[in-house]
Amino acid sequence: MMTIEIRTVGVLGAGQMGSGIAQVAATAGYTVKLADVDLERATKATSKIAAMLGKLVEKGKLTAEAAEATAKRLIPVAGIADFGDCDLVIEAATENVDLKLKLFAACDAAMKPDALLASNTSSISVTKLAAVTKRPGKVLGMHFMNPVPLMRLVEIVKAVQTEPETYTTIKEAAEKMGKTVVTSNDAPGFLVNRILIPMLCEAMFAVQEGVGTPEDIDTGAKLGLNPPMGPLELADLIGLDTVLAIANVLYTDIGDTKYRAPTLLKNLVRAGWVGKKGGRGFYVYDEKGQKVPEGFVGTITLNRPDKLNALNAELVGELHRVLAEIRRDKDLRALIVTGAGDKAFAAGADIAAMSTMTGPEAKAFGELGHAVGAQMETLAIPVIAAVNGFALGGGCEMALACDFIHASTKAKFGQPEVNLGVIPGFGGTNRLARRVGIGRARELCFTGDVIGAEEALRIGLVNGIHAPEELLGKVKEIAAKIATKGPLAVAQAKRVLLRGLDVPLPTANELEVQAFAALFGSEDQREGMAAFLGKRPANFVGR
Ligand SMILES: CCCCCCCC/C=C\C/C=C/C(=O)SCCNC(=O)CCNC(=O)[C@H](O)C(C)(C)COP(=O)(O)OP(=O)(O)OC[C@H]1O[C@@H](n2cnc3c(N)ncnc32)[C@H](O)[C@@H]1OP(=O)(O)O
Repeated sequence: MMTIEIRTVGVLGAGQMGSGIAQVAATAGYTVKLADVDLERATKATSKIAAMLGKLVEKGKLTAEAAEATAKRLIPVAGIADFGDCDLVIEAATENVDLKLKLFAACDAAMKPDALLASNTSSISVTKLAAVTKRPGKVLGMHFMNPVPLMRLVEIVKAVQTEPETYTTIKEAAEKMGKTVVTSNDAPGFLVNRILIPMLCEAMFAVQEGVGTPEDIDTGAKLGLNPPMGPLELADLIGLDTVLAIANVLYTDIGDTKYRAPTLLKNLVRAGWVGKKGGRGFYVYDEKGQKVPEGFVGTITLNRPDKLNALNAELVGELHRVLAEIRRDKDLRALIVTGAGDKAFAAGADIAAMSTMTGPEAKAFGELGHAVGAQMETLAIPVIAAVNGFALGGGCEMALACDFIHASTKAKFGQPEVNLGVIPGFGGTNRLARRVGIGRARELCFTGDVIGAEEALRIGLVNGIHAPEELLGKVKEIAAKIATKGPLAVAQAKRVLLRGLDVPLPTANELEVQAFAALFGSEDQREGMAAFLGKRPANFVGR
């Protein structure tokens, strides 16, 4: 029997797997036609692949010429009807048997008679897929691993009907794409998922039965067994809906209860918590897919909106108590301070309360304010001010005691105490000078001028400004990002940056080198560096 020479490859499905397959096929020199539900999605995916190739050029892993030539070989197409001249079509649609059967029949009708048809299915019977086509001998499974450009394996699955020439041609094509091939007969889960899915489910049963936390299970597996990621992290990456679908295939087709899916997995999928792609599974993920340690970001809201969150002794005393509690909380990794309502962060110390104060009372009030500022500055975790409106007088000073400030576009800052015949009493003079420079601090303190967000950004008082409705979300994103870093390292960076401000540079540098050295030998230092070298995200524990 004649074997076809593969020159043009069609890829059906421009999601993560399909895009990865298209990338490796084009890199191997094949002309690739990429299709999805419409041309727009296919075009978007091709641009993404081109961007990915650009990154490889930046990293020196691909020459600019090779990247350009590869990108040129990638052609987005409107749909299956464009696969007429393809020598091989690889279907990489959602893992749904009815959908794949429909797509297989449609591909079969559109393709030339001698072309080969493969499915990237991870669990569905390839024999069943082959049976809906008029070319069953030219069908097989070509199961790539995720992420396709990085993972070396392709599992080739022989359907009962697959002809030997089909197998040989596809094996050669996979090898040309830089992959190592293992061969499986068509049995539930094939080779890889037959082993993997029960292992992932076992980790989930352990969570379900309260044997250990997801973090401990993943850390135990990683450090004890040496895979690059823990089973629950991996399940989140694969997609819990996919894991459940494969577990169900194994259970139904093999009929052994050892393959049943844990109730916990079913419930997470029912809740829509399908893992990384959905933002939540066993872990929580931010928009960039970075793991966000849950419960690690705290928020303090100054809650006296009818008085624009003006700071009276009661509110400042409460702050002092809450910050002392936060200091004892070993789980928190970042803290956000913001104001209730849409008008103010804090419009200053409470003028009504201050109006009758004697000198000693004002001193005690100022000292309480300074104690709160010192608490915020010396917390081991970063404190971020989300300034949503007026931050005047004591309000501006409170924001300055935070590690940095982000503000809404309608925020207003100022030290207007001179209008009241007093001066800032909670660090407004000195912290402001350190933040924006002595000249600007003098002008603000002497004139009592109130400045808008743009000006605050220009002079470096705030790090970023955002639309009012986006402010808190943006600040939470920043806090969540910090929460994924090594907590010991962040704490040392905060300490050194603060202390270094008040000592000569050589002493500051000495502080830095001591802190740098002190981090070596910590679990986090070992984990961070091992994660980099292992090309995986780090999982820091703060020890
Ligand atoms: C961890 C921090 C601890 C800090 C502890 C501080 C101790 C340090 C001691 C001293 C240093 C600090 C000194 C100061 O902060 S002095 C105060 C500086 N601030 C101001 O001067 C601003 C005063 N407010 C205004 O100018 C305006 O309210 C405005 C421009 C901000 C907004 O104007 P508008 O939109 O017209 O709103 P209202 O004026 O109607 O305000 C609504 C409501 O809120 C009351 N209010 C506003 N600010 C204060 C305030 N600072 N103290 C008390 N009450 C305030 C205002 O009176 C209104 O109340 P209502 O009439 O009963 O409705």
